[in-house]
Amino acid sequence: MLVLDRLTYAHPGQASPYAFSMEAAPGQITAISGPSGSGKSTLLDLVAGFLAPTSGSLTLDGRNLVPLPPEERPVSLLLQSESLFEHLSAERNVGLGLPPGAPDAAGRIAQALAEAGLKDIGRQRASTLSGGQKQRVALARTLLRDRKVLLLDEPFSALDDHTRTVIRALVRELTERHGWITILVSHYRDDVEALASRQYRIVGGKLEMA
Ligand SMILES: Nc1ncnc2c1ncn2[C@@H]1O[C@H](COP(=O)(O)OP(=O)(O)OP(=O)(O)O)[C@@H](O)[C@H]1O
Repeated sequence: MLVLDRLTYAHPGQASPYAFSMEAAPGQITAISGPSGSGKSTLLDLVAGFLAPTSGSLTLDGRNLVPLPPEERPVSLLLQSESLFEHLSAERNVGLGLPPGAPDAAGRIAQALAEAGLKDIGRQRASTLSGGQKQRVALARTLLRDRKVLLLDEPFSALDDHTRTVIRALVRELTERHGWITILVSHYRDDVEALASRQYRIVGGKLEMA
């Protein structure tokens, strides 16, 4: 379980701080909604470790994550338009999910590509891939990193309707199969309805069950 308990933060000049409390379970997608500027990205940044809370707690299965820098947190982040290295092949981009010198890198990359539905395009440059394929590459890289928590910030908004449905299904399948704790920030009602087991909304700087 990922548990936030009155995790508190104020941006410079912000009068009333955010105080986030929520729970997110493994194998499930937990959605966060709220109007523009309500603090959704701030919440993800606190979980990822890009912002340090002033008080409150953030634990994963009872382990305190607050002292850990972002690179040591068991957290992956997937954004709207994925930050792939465009000049590298799909498989090299996926391989960035492994530490240098990891055993059986080629086999593990091939397996991750297959699981993300990219078996035949491993050699293709990222710049030649469609938006949906790029999100699959990003998911394959996430698979190799094998971190427990997956943060999704508007991950489907650059995709056409059909691709969006397919990638959504893939995210749900991977979340369930790998027991990821997936947190989804999306403006799209459709995404939330299709995916979320639990929904929260940010109201007045706090999370409410939606
Ligand atoms: N570095 C910063 N310094 C000061 N204020 C900030 C900073 N980052 C964000 N804010 C403010 O904090 C509030 C919440 O921003 P945040 O990006 O978390 O909202 P959001 O819900 O993700 O919005 P959107 O849906 O538009 O992405 C906004 O009012 C924003 O202007």
